[in-house]
Amino acid sequence: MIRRGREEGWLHQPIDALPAWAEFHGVRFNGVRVGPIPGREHHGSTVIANRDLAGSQEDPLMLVPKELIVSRQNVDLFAMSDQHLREVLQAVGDFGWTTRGAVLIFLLMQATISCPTIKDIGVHNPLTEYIKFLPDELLPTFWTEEEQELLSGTTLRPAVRAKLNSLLREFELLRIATENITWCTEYWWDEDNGSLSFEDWMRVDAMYRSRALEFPGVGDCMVPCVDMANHASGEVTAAIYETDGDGNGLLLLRDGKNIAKDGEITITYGDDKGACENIFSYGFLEDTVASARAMFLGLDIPDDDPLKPAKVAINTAAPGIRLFEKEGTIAWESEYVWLIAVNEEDGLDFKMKQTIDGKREVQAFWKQNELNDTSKLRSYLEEDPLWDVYQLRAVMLVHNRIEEQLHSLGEVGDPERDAGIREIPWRLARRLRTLESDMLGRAQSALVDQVSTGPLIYYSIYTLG
Ligand SMILES: C[S@@+](CC[C@H](N)C(=O)[O-])C[C@H]1O[C@@H](n2cnc3c(N)ncnc32)[C@H](O)[C@@H]1O
Repeated sequence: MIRRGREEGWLHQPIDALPAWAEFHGVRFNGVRVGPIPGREHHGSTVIANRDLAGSQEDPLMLVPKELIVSRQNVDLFAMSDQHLREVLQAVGDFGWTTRGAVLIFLLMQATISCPTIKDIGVHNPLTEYIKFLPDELLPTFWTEEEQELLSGTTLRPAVRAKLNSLLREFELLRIATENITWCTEYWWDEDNGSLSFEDWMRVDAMYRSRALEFPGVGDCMVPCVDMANHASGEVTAAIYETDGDGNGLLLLRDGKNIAKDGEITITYGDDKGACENIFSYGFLEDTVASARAMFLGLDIPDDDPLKPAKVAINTAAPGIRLFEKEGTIAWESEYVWLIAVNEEDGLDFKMKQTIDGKREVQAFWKQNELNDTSKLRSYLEEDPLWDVYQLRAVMLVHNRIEEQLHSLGEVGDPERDAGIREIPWRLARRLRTLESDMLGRAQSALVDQVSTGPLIYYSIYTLG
């Protein structure tokens, strides 16, 4: 439906029409406009200074009335006067109470309202027009199978797979929950004339993922016009966003920042985000990025671990290791690795507990201390006389996992570019491969230093041989 709407024009508005939309709906611009920067059209539209702007003297560059913010609360408000939106939100149950569920369904409803073959469904509102200004982002979920292959060995490959699987699950949930609502049966799911496909769900996900910002007091949301600001990290970031006392969205020039006429007003989408996350959520990498910055390596409990099922049952941690830049070197963190590093003979124990409603539940213990949260395990181990041994085991697990990742990256090497591969996926995949190999190599050296210079050396002689 959405692709058709873009092609046929009923779901597309040129960005030149934005000022009229903004004025009509009470958005105030102060010394800025929205559009592409000549020579940088591939960055899409952005916020541009209409005159010289001086950081400490400017009023807000944009003020967006709170009613226009696409947040969970506002979707609930829209649903009060839109019976069709309400029906879908109620049908999907808990998912409709999450910000993501509510916003994605709201976006889908706006496309449905605009579709000329769908009659008398939903209530037209200012945002029905706004989504027509949003471009299609080439996020990796839209890369072809061949393009995704270029990511083999990078942390983005499993992330894209997992995302596509979770999008499929969500779409299936939406279908099952709404297929018996009369208008949904007819307009969305009918085998011959139904308009909705999985691609629509992918598209509303991409809209939200690439434009959501966390606003103080509102949470994750899309703020029209502010979401036209492109990203720049570090000192280059020109503006910040926040809400005023009434909950309206504001774009403010940073203190002391001067932007010359026709200069770009950027915000940051998060300076700490790694290269993988940037490509995943926004489909680009800043030219200045020189490090993968943060990586998440998934970790499995070995199949020969007799406690594997119990460990899986009680785990509350992210199942992997996070590598990140810290003071010029690479550090790692993982709550999960400690669960793999210890076993029954060390003091890890599991018991079955009967709950009041008659169900059976696994309970974990570390030497008599109940482990109801995996994150506590590390602090128990730190107090243990064998802490250095556990630490060494954990470091070895991390080391081996990094080696495995480097091996998979190396196996693919520098792939050939086939004719069907588009320029953007090709460039991004190559950069990511280089950035992640560099970071893994540096992490490996940091770990070797840790083992060979720290107190771990004594134990390493025994454990590693
Ligand atoms: C929140 S939107 C910003 C507005 C967007 N450019 C538009 O035309 O609507 C985020 C998207 O803008 C683009 N973008 C933002 N910052 C960029 C940058 N520094 N370089 C290239 N593209 C950028 C990416 O496509 C990203 O997914």
